[in-house]
Amino acid sequence: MSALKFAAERAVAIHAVLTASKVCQRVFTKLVNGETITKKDKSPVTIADFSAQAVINTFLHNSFPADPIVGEEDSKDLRGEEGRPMREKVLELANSGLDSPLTEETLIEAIDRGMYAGGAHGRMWALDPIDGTKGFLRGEQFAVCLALIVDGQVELGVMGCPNLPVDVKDQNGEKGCLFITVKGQGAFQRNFSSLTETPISMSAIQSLNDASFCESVESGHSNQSDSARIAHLLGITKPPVRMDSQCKYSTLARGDAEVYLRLPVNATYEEKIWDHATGSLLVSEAGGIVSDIHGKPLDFSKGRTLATNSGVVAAHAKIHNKVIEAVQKVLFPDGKL
Ligand SMILES: Nc1ncnc2c1ncn2[C@@H]1O[C@H](COP(=O)(O)O)[C@@H](O)[C@H]1OP(=O)(O)O
Ligand SMILES: [Mg+2]
Ligand SMILES: [Mg+2]
Ligand SMILES: [Mg+2]
Repeated sequence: MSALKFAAERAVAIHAVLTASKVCQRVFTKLVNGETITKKDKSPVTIADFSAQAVINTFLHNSFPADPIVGEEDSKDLRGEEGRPMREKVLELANSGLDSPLTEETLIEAIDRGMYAGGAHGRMWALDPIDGTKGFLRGEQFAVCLALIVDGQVELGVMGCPNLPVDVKDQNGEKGCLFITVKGQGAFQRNFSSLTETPISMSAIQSLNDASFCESVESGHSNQSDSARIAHLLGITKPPVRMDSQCKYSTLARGDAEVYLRLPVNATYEEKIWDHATGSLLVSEAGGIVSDIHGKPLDFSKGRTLATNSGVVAAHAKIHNKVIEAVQKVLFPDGKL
C-alpha cells in the first residue's frame, strides 16, 4: 500500500502545532506587563504569538527547507534596544519547545521566515501562531492554526485548541483538542493527551429551527446585528454561540453548531489567509460548504489576504444555499451587491 498523500507533512504539522500549543499554554493566564503589545493595526500580540511562530517555522524549516511560509507575525517589535525585553522573553519561551535552542539572531530569522507574499503557484504554509489573541488574553478560546496550500488550494490543515473541551457536553472536563484534515481524507479530532484520532463530521440537522450558529465574540470582527436578523429569517431560535478564533470552524466540523457567520463590519477589511485556511478545509472535509457572503468559494491564491472575498459563511452542505439566500436578503435588501 502506498503512503497517503501528504503523510510526512501531516506528521510534521501535528508535531509543530502541538508543541506550539503547549508553549502557549505555558504562559496562558500568566502574562505580565511588558509581555503584550499593541500592533500598528491596534490588535494585540503577546510573547506567546511570537514564540509559537518561531517554534512552528523552525520545525517547518527543518523538514521542508524549500517551502515558503505566510505567517501573521514579524520581528519588527522585537528588534533593537526597544525590543530587547520582549525579545529575551520570546527567546526563552520559544526555546522551551525546541530541542536545539535558537539564538537571538536565529529567533528573528525564524519568525521572519513567515513574510512570504503568497500567490497562486507552488507550495506554501499559512500560519496563525495564535488565532484569537483577544480570546487568549481573556482566558477564553484561541487556536494555533497551520495549513499547507498548493497552487492556491488548501490541501492540509492542523489546528490546536488548548482551551476547547474535548467533549462539548462536559464543559468542565478535559480541555485541549487537535483537529487534523487532509483534502480528500476527511477530518479528525484527537485530544492533546492521546494519539487516537477520531473521525468527525458535521451534524445533519433536519430543520433550521434546530440549528445554532457561531460568530465572533468581538463585534468589531463580525456584524452581530446583521447576524441576528439573518438567524431570525432562517428560523434559528437558539442564541448565537460566540467564540474567538477558528475554534468556530472546528465547532462546526465536529457537529456542535451548524452555521458560522462572519459578516463584514466595513467595506475595506480583507480577511487574512491564515485566519481561514485550516478551518475552512476542516469544515469542507467534515461535510460542509465554506464561502463568502455571496456564496463564492474562498480564494487562497490572491496573496496574503482573501482579496476577492467578503466575509465568510460556513454551513452544512444541505443548508448552505438557504443560509446564503438569507444573508443576501438581509445584507442587500434591494438586490444590489
Ligand atoms: N475588522 C475586522 N474584521 C474581521 N476580522 C478582523 C478584523 N480585525 C481583525 N480581525 C481578525 O479577526 C481574527 C479573530 O477573529 P475572531 O473574532 O473570530 O476570533 C483575528 O485574526 C483578527 O486579526 P488580527 O490577528 O490581525 O487581530
Ligand atoms: Mg487570526
Ligand atoms: Mg494571530
Ligand atoms: Mg493577531
